[in-house]
Amino acid sequence: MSSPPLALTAGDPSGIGPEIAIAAWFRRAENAITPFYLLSDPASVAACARRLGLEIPIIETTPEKAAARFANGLPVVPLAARFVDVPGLPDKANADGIVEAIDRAVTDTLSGLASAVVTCPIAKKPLYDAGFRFPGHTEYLAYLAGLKTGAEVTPVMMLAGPDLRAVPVTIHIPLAEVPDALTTEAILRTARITARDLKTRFGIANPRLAVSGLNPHAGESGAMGTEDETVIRPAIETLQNEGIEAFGPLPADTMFHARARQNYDAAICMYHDQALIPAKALAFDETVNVTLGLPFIRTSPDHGTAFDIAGKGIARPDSLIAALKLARRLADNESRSR
Ligand SMILES: NC(=O)C1=CN([C@@H]2O[C@H](COP(=O)(O)OP(=O)(O)OC[C@H]3O[C@@H](n4cnc5c(N)ncnc54)[C@H](O)[C@@H]3O)[C@@H](O)[C@H]2O)C=CC1
Ligand SMILES: NCC(=O)COP(=O)(O)O
Repeated sequence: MSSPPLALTAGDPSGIGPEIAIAAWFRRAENAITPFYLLSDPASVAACARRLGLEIPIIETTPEKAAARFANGLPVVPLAARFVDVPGLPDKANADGIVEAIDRAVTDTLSGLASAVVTCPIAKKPLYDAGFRFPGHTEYLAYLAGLKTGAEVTPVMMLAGPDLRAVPVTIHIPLAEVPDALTTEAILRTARITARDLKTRFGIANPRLAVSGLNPHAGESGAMGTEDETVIRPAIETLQNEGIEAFGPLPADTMFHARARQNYDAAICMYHDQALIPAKALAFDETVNVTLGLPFIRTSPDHGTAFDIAGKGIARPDSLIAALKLARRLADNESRSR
């Protein structure tokens, strides 16, 4: 029996989400993309295609029927909300629909109607203006997972590219708050979830984790900061005692070059930009944002809403295509490992 389709959320309709979703559908055969359906306002998807001069059949459907219709058109599962979509101009009036798409993708995936959640990018600020109280998808998906399963869920962000997997321990917080938020326990939680999901979802039997320092030169033996020795090293020792192949703390400036990357399967980094800068610098078009630690698979392109180019027909769908393909692979691996 074939697997259920992937549930793709609308993201911010004023960004490049709709056009990269359409482009991914057009390139489905050459990229061996398995069926997905877009949770959106069908009129807004059709308007996006018209603006770009693209002839695409938009098929309003249900998650149950989406896979069978995928060959003939882009399956769109309609939201209750309607979008106001002016390319490049985010509108907080769209917040309800943006969030509804995420909620429904999670519900569909947890109930088995979809294999995984793939999200198009959201801009955080218009959602905050509308009252959304989560820093981003990552934290909101963990909240939804907790609500729906009753379990405590710690989400872990991983940027997974062809040559680097990078995981920030602290995620969407101001840089000034990083040292206080960085605890031995937080590093342990993140590294344990990463090691587990690398095994069960990525199929890596003995994952090797390179752990970065926080300070220049990993603190230079305490002369340039103490967290590397007092917070990070104890976490690495505990991980090693648990049988996890972790090493560090490594100076962050020398752990991402090509030879260094041969030594590990994932880099555990201390803050958002320490992880995301090397990931996006190495492979902006192919890297995928994956949320580990959830009771379902979630992937996303590594980029944002790109309001500066929305509606111009120049947005590259590569990262979304990589996200759709990785979601399929991770979902298949996970069902095999059960
Ligand atoms: N997964 C998500 O929902 C993410 C959302 N964001 C949000 O996106 C908004 C904009 O963030 P920015 O920092 O400007 O990052 P961005 O990734 O949207 O754009 C950065 C630059 O890359 C270009 N770019 C991005 N994606 C592209 C693509 N597919 N093809 C061609 N060029 C592309 C843009 O035109 C822009 O010049 C923010 O509100 C941020 O919160 C950012 C990252 C991920
Ligand atoms: N910089 C990554 C990003 O903002 C994506 O976050 P999320 O919305 O996937 O949590």
